[in-house]
Amino acid sequence: MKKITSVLTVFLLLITINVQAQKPRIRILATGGTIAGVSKSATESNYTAGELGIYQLIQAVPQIKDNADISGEQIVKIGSQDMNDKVWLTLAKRINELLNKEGYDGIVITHGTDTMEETAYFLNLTVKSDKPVVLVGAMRPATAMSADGPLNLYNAVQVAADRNSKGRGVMVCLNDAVLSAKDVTKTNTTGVQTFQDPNYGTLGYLHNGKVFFNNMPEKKHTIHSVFDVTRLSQLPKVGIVYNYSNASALPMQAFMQAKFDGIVSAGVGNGNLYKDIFDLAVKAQNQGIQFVRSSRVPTGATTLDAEVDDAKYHFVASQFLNPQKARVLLMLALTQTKDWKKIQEFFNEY
Ligand SMILES: NC(=O)CC[C@H](N)C(=O)O
Repeated sequence: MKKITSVLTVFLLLITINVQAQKPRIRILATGGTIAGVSKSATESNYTAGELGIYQLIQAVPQIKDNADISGEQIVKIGSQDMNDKVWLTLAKRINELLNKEGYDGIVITHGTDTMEETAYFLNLTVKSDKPVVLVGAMRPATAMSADGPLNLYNAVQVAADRNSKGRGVMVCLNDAVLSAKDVTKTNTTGVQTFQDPNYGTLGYLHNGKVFFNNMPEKKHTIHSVFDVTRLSQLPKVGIVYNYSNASALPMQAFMQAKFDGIVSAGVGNGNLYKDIFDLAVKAQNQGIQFVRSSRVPTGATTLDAEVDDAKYHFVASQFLNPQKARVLLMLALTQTKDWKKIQEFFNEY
C-alpha cells in the first residue's frame, strides 16, 4: 500500500512539473503599422509603415519567448489608416478559431496606432472568448533611436500570457499602460504616451515586465456580447458627419443619397447638431437611416434628451463612445435590429 502511495505521489509531482513547465501558447497576428515601420535613418521622422514581417518582429525581441510559447502569422501589411471591414472580419473570425478551436491561450495583434482603438473595440464586441486579446503598436519606427516597439511588444506578450488578464475584454498595451478597448483613444499625434482613457484611467500597468491590474471593465464585451460575425462577409454601411460653426450639410446629403444604413454625428458639446444637419437627421431617420448623436468633445458622455429630444426623433445617444467607436457599435447593432429603442439599449450596455 505504502509503495502504491509513493508511486502515485511521484506521478502527481511529475504531472505538476509538466503543467508548470508548459508556457502559455500565444499567437501574434501582424497587420503592419509603425511597429513594423522602416526609415532611412535612426533620426528621421518620415518612414514607411508596415514594412517588417511578423518573423522579423519576433526575432527582434527574443525575450518574448521567455514566458510564452510564441508563434505568429501575417494577416495584412498596412498602415492602419487603411484598416477596413474586410480585415476586421478576418481578424475576428481567425481569433475565434485560434482561441476556441486551436487551443491558444492568448492573442497579440500588432497594429498601426491611427485606428487601433476602432479595431480594438470591434474585436471587443465580436471575439467569443474570455482569453486575453491585446493590441500593440509603436509611435517610433523599428529603425528609430529609442524605438518603442520592442518593449511594447514584450509587454503585450506579458499581458496576453498573464492569468489575471482573463475576462477584461480586448486590451491595448503601449508605453507601460494596459487600456480597455472600449475607453482607450489616441490623444497625441506623435508622442509615445498617446493612448489614454480620458474618462476612467487605465486597466493596469507594467513594471519590469510584470502586469499589475487595478480596474475591470463594467460594460458588456466578448463572451457577453450578442454580436456574432461568424457568417458575415460584409457589414452595414455607416458614415460619420462632423459639426462645426456654419457647418455644411453636404456629407449628410451624400450619405443619404448613397443609402447608408446609419449615420453617426460628431456633434458639438453634448452631441448638439448644426441646424442644417439636424433637419436632414430628422429626414434620414424617417427614411430608415439610423442617426446616432456622439460628440467631438474628448471627455464626458453624449447623454439622452439633453438639448435634443431623442425620444421625439428616434435618435440614439452614444453615451461614452466617441464617433469612431459609435460607428463600430452602430454597424454591429444594425446586423441585429432596426429598432431605435433596442439600438439605444445596446449603446447603454456596451
Ligand atoms: N504610429 C503609427 O502606428 C502610425 C503609422 C500608421 N499611420 C498607422 O496607423 O499604421
